[in-house]
Amino acid sequence: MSGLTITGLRADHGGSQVLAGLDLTVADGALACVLGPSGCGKSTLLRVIAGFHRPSTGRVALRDRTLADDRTWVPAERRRIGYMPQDGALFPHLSVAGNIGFGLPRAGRRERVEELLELVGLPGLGKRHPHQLSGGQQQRVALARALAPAPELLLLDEPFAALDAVLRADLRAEVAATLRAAGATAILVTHDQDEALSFADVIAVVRDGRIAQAGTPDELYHRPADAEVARTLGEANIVTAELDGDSAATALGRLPLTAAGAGTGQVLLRPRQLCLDEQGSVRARVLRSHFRGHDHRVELAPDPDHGLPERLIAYTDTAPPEAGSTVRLAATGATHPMGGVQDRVPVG
Ligand SMILES: Nc1ncnc2c1ncn2[C@@H]1O[C@H](COP(=O)(O)OP(=O)(O)OP(=O)(O)O)[C@@H](O)[C@H]1O
Repeated sequence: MSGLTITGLRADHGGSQVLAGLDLTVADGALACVLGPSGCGKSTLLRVIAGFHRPSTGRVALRDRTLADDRTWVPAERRRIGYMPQDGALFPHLSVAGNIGFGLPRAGRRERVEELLELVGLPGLGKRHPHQLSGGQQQRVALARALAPAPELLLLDEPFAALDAVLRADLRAEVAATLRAAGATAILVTHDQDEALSFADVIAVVRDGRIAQAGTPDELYHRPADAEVARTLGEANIVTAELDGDSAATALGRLPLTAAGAGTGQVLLRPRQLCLDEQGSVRARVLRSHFRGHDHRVELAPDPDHGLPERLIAYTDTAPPEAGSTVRLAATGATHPMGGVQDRVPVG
């Protein structure tokens, strides 16, 4: 069943168009991530869904209810949509329980608050005030408050942006588990690709006010529609290849294709697919590398006669030779043909 359906959505701010005919479907119970560069319209999209910003045209429907179209505008408070802003925005003068129970009917309120404190992993902290909690705990209270009225859809606008990397990863995993336990449909806005890849059932990449591609994290990472989507999800080497049905001949070797292709085209090689190999067909100079704990990120300049990009990125398990050394490179795994290539370097 379709939880949220958006069709032909256009929205503007002060006369300039931000959303330009956007279509998006999020299945009931799914966790979706909206990903895109700063200013592409992610928050505007959430605000339209929440009912805080009126679109110029298009339709927004939640299950079988139309929330907005040319004739309909359901006000925010009647949408049954929860909204969790970046900073959590807790009421400082209310206790944790007061924050979570705010606006709930008196009957059953205390039980519901207890249930939510349990769900977000803060049992027994109902009497504290927000200033007596850590940043991560405050975000969990904000999540409990957003879930309290059992919304049909929960919108999270960069809810982890203010937290440090470790806390962020932990809380992201907890929130995903909490949302699944609550059976909630949720949309998370982020410009953090790791967040999108680890959190989402479905990722929608926004570009020029529309969805450039939507799909599972695996689809978008390994089978992006074009070079720009590929780069939105992580570092990418885009190389020229001769496509021959189910395989591609590249300067780095012949590789199986994830989708059939023919003629001269461009294919995707993620940095983990490049390896330093004495038998490799490409000579390259190490430009620089750095150790990242789990691997080394290596920038390489291949010999110009291979027709490869000026710079390739490889992630290797073993340390590469020092900058300036010459190595040989090979590629492994399957490669994906890039359709309708518009190889723009992402902004921001
Ligand atoms: N209230 C407003 N008035 C005028 N212009 C606005 C307003 N809010 C947003 N904009 C503009 O609309 C565009 C989209 O903004 P939006 O906040 O939706 O982008 P975003 O993708 O969420 O960005 P970020 O990742 O930086 O939060 C931007 O160009 C922004 O300057």
